[in-house]
Amino acid sequence: MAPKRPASSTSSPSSAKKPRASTSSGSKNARGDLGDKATAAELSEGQAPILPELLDVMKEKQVDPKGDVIVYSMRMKDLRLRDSRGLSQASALAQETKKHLVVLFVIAPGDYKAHDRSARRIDFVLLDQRKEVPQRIIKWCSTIRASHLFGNIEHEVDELRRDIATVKEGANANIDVSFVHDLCVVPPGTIRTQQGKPYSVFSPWARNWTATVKQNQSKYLDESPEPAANDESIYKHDTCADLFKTGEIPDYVEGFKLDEEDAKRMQTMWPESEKTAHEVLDRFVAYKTREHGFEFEPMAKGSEQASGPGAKDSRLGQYAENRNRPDIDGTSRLSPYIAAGVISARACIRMTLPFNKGKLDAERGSNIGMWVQEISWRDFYQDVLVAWPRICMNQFFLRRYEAVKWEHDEELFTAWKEGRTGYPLVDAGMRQVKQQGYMHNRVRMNVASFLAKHLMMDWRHGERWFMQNLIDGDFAANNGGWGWSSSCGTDPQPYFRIFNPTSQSEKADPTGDYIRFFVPELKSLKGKELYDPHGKLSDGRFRALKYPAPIVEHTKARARALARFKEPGSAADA
Ligand SMILES: Cc1cc2nc3c(=O)[nH]c(=O)nc-3n(C[C@H](O)[C@H](O)[C@H](O)COP(=O)(O)OP(=O)(O)OC[C@H]3O[C@@H](n4cnc5c(N)ncnc54)[C@H](O)[C@@H]3O)c2cc1C
Repeated sequence: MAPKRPASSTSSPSSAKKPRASTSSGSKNARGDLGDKATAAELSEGQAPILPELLDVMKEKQVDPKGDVIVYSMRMKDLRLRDSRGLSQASALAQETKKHLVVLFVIAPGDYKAHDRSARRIDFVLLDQRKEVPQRIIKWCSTIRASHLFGNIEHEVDELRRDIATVKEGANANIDVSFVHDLCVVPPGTIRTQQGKPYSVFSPWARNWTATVKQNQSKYLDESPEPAANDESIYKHDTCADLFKTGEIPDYVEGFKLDEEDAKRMQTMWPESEKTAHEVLDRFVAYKTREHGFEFEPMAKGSEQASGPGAKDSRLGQYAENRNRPDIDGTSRLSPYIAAGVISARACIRMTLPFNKGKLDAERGSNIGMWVQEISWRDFYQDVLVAWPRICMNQFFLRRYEAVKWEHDEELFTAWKEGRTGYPLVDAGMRQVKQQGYMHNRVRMNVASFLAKHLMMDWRHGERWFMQNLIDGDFAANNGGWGWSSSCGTDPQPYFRIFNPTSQSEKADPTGDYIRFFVPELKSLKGKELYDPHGKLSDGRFRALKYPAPIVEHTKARARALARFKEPGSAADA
């Protein structure tokens, strides 16, 4: 899951008895393998973190800015006006110095391509354009006579390098460039072990994160003031006035146009705007769970008000019980809004404070605490990305599994992508992502595990497919989720725990509504027949469904995965 663990799986055989030290030197366990521990070499390998370099360049820059405009650079991850640290600082300075505030949004198709990892080999032309971004931004800032440029920090390697270059370019042009922490509740790099090292295991990290936020709740959770409006004189300002005449927003970015039907479906399913994001949050907090939640867009009518916000009969009040059930709307469905920064993670956590006398509850024992902890997973994966930038470069976190013998069969991969594997839960999930750009967390874990362990396909193919199809695609969360499910990432599911897609469907979708909705071929089936149609139906009845037979047999696939993961790089071919 990425990391949402059902109560029963929090203590895996290896984690229950002994703590999983993050500094293991690579000693073998009773099975004769390294289990899920990262070795000292895996923890120390790779490039040094780049974020400190950005922070240093900002500290060392020398500028005496003369311009009379402040620019705020809004990124793909912070599309909002409320509660943005960078925008707030930019606005405060504009008010204090009586300058105008202008928001800049750069459309950079090259960046988007690189992000969804569909273009590992970006052609030289695109690369050149990407490299030019800092110069072009600063040139534009000079044209409008900016004194300062603000933005929120993004943690991917290319983005950090871009921002380092922008600070330097800015200094050359006498523009003061500042990027500030905003994306996470606690800035990456803050939560460190007593030895000052990053954590690669979630539980101790989460304890430290909770204590850190509790110690200084106001610093981490308070809302940033909203930006103030410019005064009327901006319409007459010699460099800013023209901005109001030319501001046409394109309908789509070249190379990323959705077909009409898909665009319409996405707009209905996930209405945009900050107001909507806050309403989705309110509904999660103050409304009851609907049955068949998967077929409703988050804002659809049909849910009843709970007895009060955060009450026991609200979705939030039942989160711990319902969060692993894709057949009901037990989770918030806020991920598209959080991933695009339409609402801040801080705001989501802040909303829970009144239900715990104004204090943070991040304990797994309560519904609210469990939800807050899920949000903290997002911080964890950003922290991991900052500490080990190599994961951004297409590398495994657990390097030893790069040597696993992976298969690549285009036909099987296509069956997985199209939801034709013959395993109903996997197929329902893959069809959900095609239709809705979203998939329930438990199902994400299952389809990811199926690709990596049942099909033995390099998980990075699935990671890329997710980024190309998810509306909430976020590099760190997605990479973390794939790392967990494939057993190749930070704090992963131990490789020897392999989901059985049939028993998983029974647990995750006890009503069968989720499968029947997304796999209509099976809509007449109930009980065991629904979860295992090939195994439980007669040949004739199965053929009549026109549903595929399983593309791999579970027991054999499981044995093959165990053999290959146990001795990565060996000729094991069970
Ligand atoms: C293979 C795989 C890929 C994933 N890819 C993404 C992705 O690209 N983008 C993404 O936002 N999440 C991803 N997740 C995490 C998780 O599945 C989604 O965040 C969740 O399903 C969103 O639904 P929700 O908003 O109803 O979640 P809720 O349960 O209501 O959680 C609230 C918020 O907490 C955050 N969150 C919850 N769980 C996680 C997690 N495990 N890791 C990081 N953040 C989390 C999300 O922002 C989410 O919106 C992935 C998980 C897996 C297993």
